[in-house]
Amino acid sequence: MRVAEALLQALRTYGAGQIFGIPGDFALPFFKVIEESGILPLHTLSHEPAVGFAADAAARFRGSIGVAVVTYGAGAFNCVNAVAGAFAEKSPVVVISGAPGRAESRSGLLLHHQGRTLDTQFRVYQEITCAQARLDDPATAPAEIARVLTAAIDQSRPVYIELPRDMVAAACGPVPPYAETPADPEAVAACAEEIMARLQAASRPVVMVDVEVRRYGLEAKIAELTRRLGVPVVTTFMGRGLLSGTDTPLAGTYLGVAGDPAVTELVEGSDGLLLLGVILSDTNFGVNAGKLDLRRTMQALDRQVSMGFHQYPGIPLAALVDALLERARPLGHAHAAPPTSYPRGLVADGAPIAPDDIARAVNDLFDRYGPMPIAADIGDCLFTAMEIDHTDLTAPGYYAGMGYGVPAGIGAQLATGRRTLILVGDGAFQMTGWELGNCRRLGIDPIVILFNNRSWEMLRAFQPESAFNDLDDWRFAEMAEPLGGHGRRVATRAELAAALEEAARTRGRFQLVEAMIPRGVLSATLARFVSGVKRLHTPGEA
Ligand SMILES: Cc1ncc(Cc2csc(CCOP(=O)(O)OP(=O)(O)O)c2C)c(N)n1
Ligand SMILES: [Mg+2]
Repeated sequence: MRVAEALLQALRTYGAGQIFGIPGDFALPFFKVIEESGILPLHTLSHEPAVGFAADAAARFRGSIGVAVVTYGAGAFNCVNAVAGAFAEKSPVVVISGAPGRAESRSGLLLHHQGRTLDTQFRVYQEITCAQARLDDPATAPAEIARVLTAAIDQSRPVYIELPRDMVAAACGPVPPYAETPADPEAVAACAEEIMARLQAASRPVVMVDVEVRRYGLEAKIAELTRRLGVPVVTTFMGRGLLSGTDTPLAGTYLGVAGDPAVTELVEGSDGLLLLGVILSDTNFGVNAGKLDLRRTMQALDRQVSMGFHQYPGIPLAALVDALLERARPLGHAHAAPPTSYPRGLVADGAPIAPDDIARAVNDLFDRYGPMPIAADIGDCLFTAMEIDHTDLTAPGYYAGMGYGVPAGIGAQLATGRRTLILVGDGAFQMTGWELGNCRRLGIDPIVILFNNRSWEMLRAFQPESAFNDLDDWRFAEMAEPLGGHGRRVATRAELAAALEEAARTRGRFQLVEAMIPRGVLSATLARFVSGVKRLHTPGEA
């Protein structure tokens, strides 16, 4: 077997479903094997940030590794921001970069695409991945591939593999299969016993879930666990969309002062808060009203559990959840909060469109056609999504990098086969929206709602005096046809409802609904978030 085939076979057996990529001369031999072997389907896009975002979304929606293959230097450095976001949000993207072969590396010449030294790229990726390998020896390549792919799965973080172009056809053995890193059963049992004791002693226990729950495929088990315990469940901002496929009565999403007061009170009033797979980020907790003492919570993240002032290392979340399920009994005094209901029944009249009208229109659409998976960019479109019914959602809720939405929606539909709804602002669309031009060739037809307020509105909300937040009106809908899709520009709620209905009924081409929103008009959630941040971060105000 050649190194390239061994790598591709391993990617598939370790869980990858497809490859996203853009070739270059250092990667052409590997792309040739990808295409001719057919071991994994190859989807090329137009700019490497999108390759990274699409692989990230595929990983999140499939609950497994996503794969981005790029050329050395110009391609791999283009992908850095997407991989940094995947590292921050614990998305297991496998980045594979072509690289110079041994002879050319020793030519004494500076090679094209070489940033500084031939090791610069490897060192950059060491900062934003949890494991790395350079496959420059066929004898060690299988073990190195197994080591790195195992790290991606166990740590749910991106990894980096550098494949010199003269190694693609080198003969090597098969890659060893995935072997789970064992946990100490006694440590897991002791940890679960202590958590159960704390939950039983609490008068108001609550469970909060976030990204690791999806990354390790634990949603169904956690739904069962919380049902057995009879405790209310909330998601974090980043964890929005989790458990949507289960019948767990979610109490809602915790957004501190920016969210539903009943959910905020439930969380901040809890004396037994269990955080499962929760990233302690400012976007998840930055706007808490100051009553939440994270030191008093029980936190299971990154294969360790922290409670009070002590920790249990080496506790995989999956093992902990199984141990808790074995011990779960109804807690009795816990009170389950009523599930949140979301706004519906858009008044389809001549009024201008506000972001919350879009949430209402989407909820109405889901009632008629069933829920769709959502890929959202950062911007008010993501805050608006907090008012959309629970459904599978991927968004850069913590890393907050723009440009994610459209490529992620493309990756999501290719990874799941389900038509995806993409929510994106005009600023973010200017960055990567053009990837829609690949939909026809890729055979997908997402529905895109473009929040066009001709503005970097989130920035204006914090700094209204700055004119640089004004953007021009690019008339995006008119560009849809040449890109292979269908576009409609809408300015009233009636036009919005009609355009979404037409988009839902039209298959085979992407549908771009350009919703014109007056500058300065925010979703209620973003407005609360901005006022909350301002209040909490203004000296003397908190
Ligand atoms: C890659 C990157 N560069 C800059 C920024 C900083 C930023 C955060 S929000 C924002 C404005 C987004 O404008 P858009 O029109 O998309 O959405 P909306 O606010 O609803 O009008 C910017 C520029 C981030 N987060 N990522
Ligand atoms: Mg905007």
